[in-house]
Amino acid sequence: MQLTQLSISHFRNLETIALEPAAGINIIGGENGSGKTSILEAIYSLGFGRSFRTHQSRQVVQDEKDAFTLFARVQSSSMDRDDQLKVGFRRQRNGDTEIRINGENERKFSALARLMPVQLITPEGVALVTEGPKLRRQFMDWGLFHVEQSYYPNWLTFSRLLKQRNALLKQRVYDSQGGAVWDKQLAEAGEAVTAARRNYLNGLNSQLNSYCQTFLPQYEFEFKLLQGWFDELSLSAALGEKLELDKRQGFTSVGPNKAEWQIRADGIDARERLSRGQLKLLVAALRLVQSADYFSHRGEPCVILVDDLPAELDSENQQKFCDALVQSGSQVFVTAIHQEELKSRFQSTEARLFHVEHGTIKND
Ligand SMILES: Nc1ncnc2c1ncn2[C@@H]1O[C@H](COP(=O)(O)OP(=O)(O)OP(=O)(O)O)[C@@H](O)[C@H]1O
Repeated sequence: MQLTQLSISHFRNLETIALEPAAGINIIGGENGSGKTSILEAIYSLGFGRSFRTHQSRQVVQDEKDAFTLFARVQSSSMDRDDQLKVGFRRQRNGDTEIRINGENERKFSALARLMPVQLITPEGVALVTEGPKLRRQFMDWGLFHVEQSYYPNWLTFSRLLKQRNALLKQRVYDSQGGAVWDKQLAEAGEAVTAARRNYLNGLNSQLNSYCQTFLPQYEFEFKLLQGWFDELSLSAALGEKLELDKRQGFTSVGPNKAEWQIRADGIDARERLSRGQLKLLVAALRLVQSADYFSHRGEPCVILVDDLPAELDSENQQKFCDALVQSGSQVFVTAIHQEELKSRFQSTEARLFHVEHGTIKND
């Protein structure tokens, strides 16, 4: 998937900009506060329906404006050259959103997300490994949403039944409202979600080591799913075993909702073992591995967004990372204060430069 045209209006400090990105590397340069990251944030929002910096729409809508608008033309390898999808959405300060795909209104964001597989690599992205399990669940769910057709319906069923169960537990009416009747379906959907997650991580495991051979050759990595309940039990049995506890606590304490994964470097939790710069390389490798997996399933690459590439990476690793971006075959958007310096790292590839000044853009 590739963006051939992008228009952004009233998004952060970006008044109205339009750009025609290259199919390969796009370097977005400019001073601090010029609006570079805001461009990445806009592209990310097309793929995720939200910003990666805030959950509050009013922070993203430009000051003194009512709404922002994002629009893109998208080319997919399965389409003719002249045949492009037109996608976009408009969001008001209060969060009200109108989604458009090829001139038609669309109700669900998932329809747009499916057309816009976007990966983000930022210095803060290291939280994927260092922070709580939610981000790691989202990592698996993103990958499966895009590569495994049956996953999303199972995930939706599980999430809906879990919400319902938690409401019954919280209101202390689990028994009187027949909560147990729904547990069977909850367990079935939860087992399906978990089987898909295990399969997915197993598939990524070998690719992870081959990527890490480039970035962190000194370690052997292992990716492990912690499914969210005791491995020896079925989910149904685990729910039964914890039912009294769940009733007392007022929420469900076991299941895929508690799942996460761990990365071990030479048998030790990577968080304990790797330096900050190495963790950053690991997370970049994870994003590239996920992109490569998407490519192998879908026959075309994701869009990759990279904010502040040089931060904390030494010169050799910056070069390795740039080479890996080129090899990914993806359309890449990378921000830099010194864009000529970064351009020299993509020597063998033609990189398109965009220069941002006070929320406006010009092609160099
Ligand atoms: N809702 C808003 N309306 C108008 N301006 C905003 C809004 N939100 C943020 N800004 C401003 O937008 C500017 C652009 O921020 P952005 O993070 O995109 O800059 P950047 O070029 O990536 O900078 P840096 O190199 O420092 O990371 C900032 O000066 C910020 O104060």
